[in-house]
Amino acid sequence: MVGHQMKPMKDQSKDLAVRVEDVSKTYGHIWKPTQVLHDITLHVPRGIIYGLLGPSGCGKTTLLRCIVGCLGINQGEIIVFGKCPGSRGHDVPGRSVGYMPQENALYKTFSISEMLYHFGRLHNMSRKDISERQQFLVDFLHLPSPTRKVSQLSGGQQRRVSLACALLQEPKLLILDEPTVGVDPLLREKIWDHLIKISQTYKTTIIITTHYIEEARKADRVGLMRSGRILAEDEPTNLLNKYNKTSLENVFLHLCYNDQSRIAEQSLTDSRDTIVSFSNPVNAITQSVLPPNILSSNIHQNKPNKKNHMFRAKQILSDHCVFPQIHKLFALIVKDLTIVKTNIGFLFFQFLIPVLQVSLFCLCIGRDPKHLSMALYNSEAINGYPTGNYSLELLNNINSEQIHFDSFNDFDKAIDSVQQGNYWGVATLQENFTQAVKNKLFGFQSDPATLNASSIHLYLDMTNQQIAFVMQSVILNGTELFLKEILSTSGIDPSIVNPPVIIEKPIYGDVSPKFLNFAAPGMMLSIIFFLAIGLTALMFVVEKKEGLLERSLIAGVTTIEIMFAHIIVKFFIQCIQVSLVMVFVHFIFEVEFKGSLFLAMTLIFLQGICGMSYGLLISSVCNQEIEVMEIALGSVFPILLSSGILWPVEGMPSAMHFISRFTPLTYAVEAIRCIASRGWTFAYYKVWFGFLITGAWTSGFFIIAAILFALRK
Ligand SMILES: Nc1ncnc2c1ncn2[C@@H]1O[C@H](COP(=O)(O)OP(=O)(O)OP(=O)(O)O)[C@@H](O)[C@H]1O
Repeated sequence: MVGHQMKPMKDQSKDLAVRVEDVSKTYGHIWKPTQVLHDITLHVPRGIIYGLLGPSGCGKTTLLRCIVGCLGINQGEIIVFGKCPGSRGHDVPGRSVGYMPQENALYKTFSISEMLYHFGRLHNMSRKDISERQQFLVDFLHLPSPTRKVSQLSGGQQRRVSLACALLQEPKLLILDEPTVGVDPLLREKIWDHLIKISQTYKTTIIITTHYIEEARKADRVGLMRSGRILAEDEPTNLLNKYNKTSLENVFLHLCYNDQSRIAEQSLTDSRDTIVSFSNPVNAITQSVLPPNILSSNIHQNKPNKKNHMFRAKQILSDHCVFPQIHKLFALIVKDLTIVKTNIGFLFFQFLIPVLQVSLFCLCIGRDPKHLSMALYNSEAINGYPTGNYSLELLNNINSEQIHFDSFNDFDKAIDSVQQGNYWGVATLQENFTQAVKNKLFGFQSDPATLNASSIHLYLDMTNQQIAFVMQSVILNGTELFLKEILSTSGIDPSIVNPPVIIEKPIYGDVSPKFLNFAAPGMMLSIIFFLAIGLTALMFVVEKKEGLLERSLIAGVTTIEIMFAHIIVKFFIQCIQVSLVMVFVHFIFEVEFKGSLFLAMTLIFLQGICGMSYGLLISSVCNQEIEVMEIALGSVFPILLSSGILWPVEGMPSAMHFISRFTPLTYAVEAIRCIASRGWTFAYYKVWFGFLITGAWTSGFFIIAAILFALRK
């Protein structure tokens, strides 16, 4: 391999901007790896233009992303300006590197100026410096007015804005992935002239990939890549002379032919070796079954690579133990606010959605069913009240707003109408109802016939538990009132019909508790929690997909800084959301809050932060919006149902009751209920424990997400 032949002496390596030694990179899982880079070795001296050439899919972008510290490597070593990229205190990733990815990686709703200011602030440039550089770059790259939105630019113009972002801070190392695609030939010429000028004047090191092999003649050095390997690395003229060709295109073709023959020869030798090594079955199976790329990756994985593992572990630690830097936080906050500003409609939507959800919940859930239709077969009325009209008195005591009776003269027809689904049940009263009631109450008769005739008989459709329960309790209440009325008109103390239970003034709550008071506080928590998940996870995944997250990370931002900025911006949005939700639930729908509103709102707010951390965790494992949606939506019902928001956890089977403790909402729901209905404060265990568990879930999600972000590099 060329790189090996050119291994620099120790003193030379100080002059190298980038040193890549025996680097291998594998994508995919450990059980299904795909090796993309094979023992790559390349050396880029300071202040030169290095052209990395090769066909699509040969691994150029992967190599560049490894050099800027955005991707971890499986084997070998990468040194940029004397240090491993990503090591503590190093400016790569950071201000020292300007990276232009293959995709444009621009915020589409931003103007050119907003885009440049964002990167300028990330690199801690002063407003004046950014303005001056903007002026120069707009002229130099023939950009339209800086106030133009990125979304209104052509593809070529967007690429030039992307190049301007990479050039902005005048970095020591410029890494440009196909910067001249779709650029006018004259401008391409001008860009190359500028690159040559900055490499010579400011000793800027430039690594550039391009599809136009011939334009790489202007590079000081080129590396020709194929299938994840470097075929040759030298100055363009040396390569032309060495292979006696007139163009780099032909040199590359020649090297590809040689490489092809070498691979064919290699596989022939391998198959001979397979026959020879039949005496060693393990070796034979390993070499013949596994494809060459996996084989070679396994070989590398078997090599001891302690240094690399140690470095990765250190890198993860150093990345996430760094205190957020103010200028980066500021840049990210301004960026997030600009996104909000450019999409004001969406901001209103964010305020409207929780209000709408909570209002619908309060309107639709927890109220008693009304206007229930029942059939009535009142034999006493049909027969002209032969014994009086107690039946009429009884019916008058049944709440007519809740139950509406339709009279039937035929019992069978009444039953049939229930069977047809027209009524929720039939109430029947016998012909001698009044007399039987009198005999029971005043004659103290308790024979079965008297008891039967003095009762209202109900034949109910019990398929709807809530409606059946309401019908029974309304009729029971009406009957009790009716009896008390008769007794008091006869001078008897009506309390004689009370059951022998006296419910004293409740210690907490009301004599007739409302379901809404039980469910609404938990619902407020869950609405804010789930909204935060969706918005955070989607934002991160969209940024990841469009290359914006990677670009920010290469500009030296850490995931912690991105998350902090997100939380700070969302803090204000969430404060408004929580306040609106509280106004609607407490003041408009009159859900009871006996304790501190501030404490309840703080807990809801913290649940929002917990939702954001969970969203961050989802985005650390997802690459597509659809995956986010599936996980976020898939989490809603399990969390909602198992956390006791809609039904007490005490009603669950014991195994489920145990599992329910492990949702991020369960203890918080318990705590907010204690605040709302019992008026408890932090002095009570259940309240502070709810806050504590919310904090623990938030930190847990956050830490796991940060580790996954780092590991998935
Ligand atoms: N995240 C990934 N997971 C799995 N495979 C990947 C991933 N990214 C790239 N690859 C694969 O790695 C190989 C090298 O891709 P890479 O983007 O580095 O090539 P490239 O030389 O830059 O190509 P192009 O010029 O078309 O961008 C390709 O086969 C690609 O399919």
